[in-house]
Amino acid sequence: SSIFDTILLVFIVSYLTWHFWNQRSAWAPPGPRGLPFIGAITSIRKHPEHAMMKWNQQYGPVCMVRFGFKDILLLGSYEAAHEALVKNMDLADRPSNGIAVFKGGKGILMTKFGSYHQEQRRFSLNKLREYGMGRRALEPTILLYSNELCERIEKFGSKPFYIDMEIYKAISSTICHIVFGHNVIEENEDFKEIINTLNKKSKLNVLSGILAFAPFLRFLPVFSTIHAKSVNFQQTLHALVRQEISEHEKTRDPKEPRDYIDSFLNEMDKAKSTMQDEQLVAMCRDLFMAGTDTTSSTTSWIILFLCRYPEVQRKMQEEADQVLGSNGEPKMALAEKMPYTRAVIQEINRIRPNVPLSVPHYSSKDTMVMGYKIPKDTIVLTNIWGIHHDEKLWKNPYDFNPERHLDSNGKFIKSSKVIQFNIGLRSCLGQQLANMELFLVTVSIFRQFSFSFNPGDKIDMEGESVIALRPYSYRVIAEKR
Ligand code: HEM
Repeated sequence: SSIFDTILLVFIVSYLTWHFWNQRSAWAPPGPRGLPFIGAITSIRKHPEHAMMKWNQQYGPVCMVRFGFKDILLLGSYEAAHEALVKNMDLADRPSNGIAVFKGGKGILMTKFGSYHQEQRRFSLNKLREYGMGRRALEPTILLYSNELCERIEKFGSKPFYIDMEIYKAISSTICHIVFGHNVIEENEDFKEIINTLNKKSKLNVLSGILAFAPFLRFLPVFSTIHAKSVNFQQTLHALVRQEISEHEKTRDPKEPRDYIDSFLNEMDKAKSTMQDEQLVAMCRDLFMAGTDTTSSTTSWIILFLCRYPEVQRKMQEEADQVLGSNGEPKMALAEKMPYTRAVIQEINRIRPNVPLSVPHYSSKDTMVMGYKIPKDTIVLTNIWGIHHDEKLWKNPYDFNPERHLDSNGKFIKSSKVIQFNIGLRSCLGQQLANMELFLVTVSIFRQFSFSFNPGDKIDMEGESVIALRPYSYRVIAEKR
């Protein structure tokens, strides 16, 4: 009978655990709970955004998934994202320690929402504008680095080469130019190493992606190693940034700020309370990190898809030839005349959004979204991937079809439903810069070269999902036009 008692006890305990695990209040959003203690985490494989989209399809656009001991809110339709992020201020916060590289509370990307964040955001946006975004003064800098990129591409002749590293260099050089005033990537071996680390594809990447939106998992064995590596990376990057700042302090003229760091130091002279040393280090880190992988990966996606769809590539090149002539330089002012190119870029942003689950948000108080109660301290993910593949918004969403963004007269239709930068108070700070880079780099390289895959190479069109969704390294052959 003692065996019988034990079996009965195990049964009762399991039942009660299961019962309490699955309890939720009447107003809570529906969603999968998964297994006791670990939640639905085992459903996450190579592409978290695919699993999340399925949940949104099954449970609805406002869906609560349990991960470990915590619930994560998934916003799976444009309406849900709009209501939660544009109309509601209570979900503009960030979870603490979400991504270890950004830990410490300073900077902008992962800072708590409030007056501090808004002051930093306003200042950075102004400075980015001053160094180019709004006034187009950045155009020559982007073109400088895309011309260098073209020179490097030309050197490969007709040999196949991995293009992603070349793109990475060109894009990171631009953001470095704005922040540090010069191209630290080429001039400093340690910075070069940082770029190599960031661009490296590794099997642990998927796990580090999971850690980003479920930070509490960092206490588990494998995750704790990844977390520690990430903290180390932060320390290395901070040390390099500090070196740059101290060089600026020695050489600057307050009347002639040369770059973002000089402007920030000027602001510190005015003794503004939030403009402090450590904040400057963290801001440089955030701008560098946020401005590198995102835009490089999107550019790599453009090249990958245009190799797969050569007829789209040809059409885009014809448009560039027509508008620029045989040797004119690309200019933002010409974008209006290049609807097909803009449609291609918008379609890539739709079909391969670079941050498919956005950067996690956090509820700062109890709030409501579409009639559901969202408790304080809930992690919130915007399912950008799901919205971009929503059949209610897009016909055949898995088809690559730039023409869907053109009207019957061939005019470009800017879509408010392509939200690769997310929407609302925390939406991407660098979107104007990113849009300029994508347009100018794309036009520069495709005007000069036709790209194709290396014959016989196996090509993966799905890529890997870290926090960013990026293509695996692939080889191309660039034929000078
Ligand atoms: C194609 C390129 C890019 C994509 C797809 C992208 C996407 C995103 C996304 C999805 C977010 C999170 C928004 C949210 O949480 O609601 C974000 C935030 C941010 N991005 Fe970008 N980004 C890109 C390029 C850049 C560039 C070039 C910069 C550099 C200046 C940058 C700087 C930032 C910053 C500072 C934030 C944090 C904003 C905040 O928390 O207030 N991004 N980006």
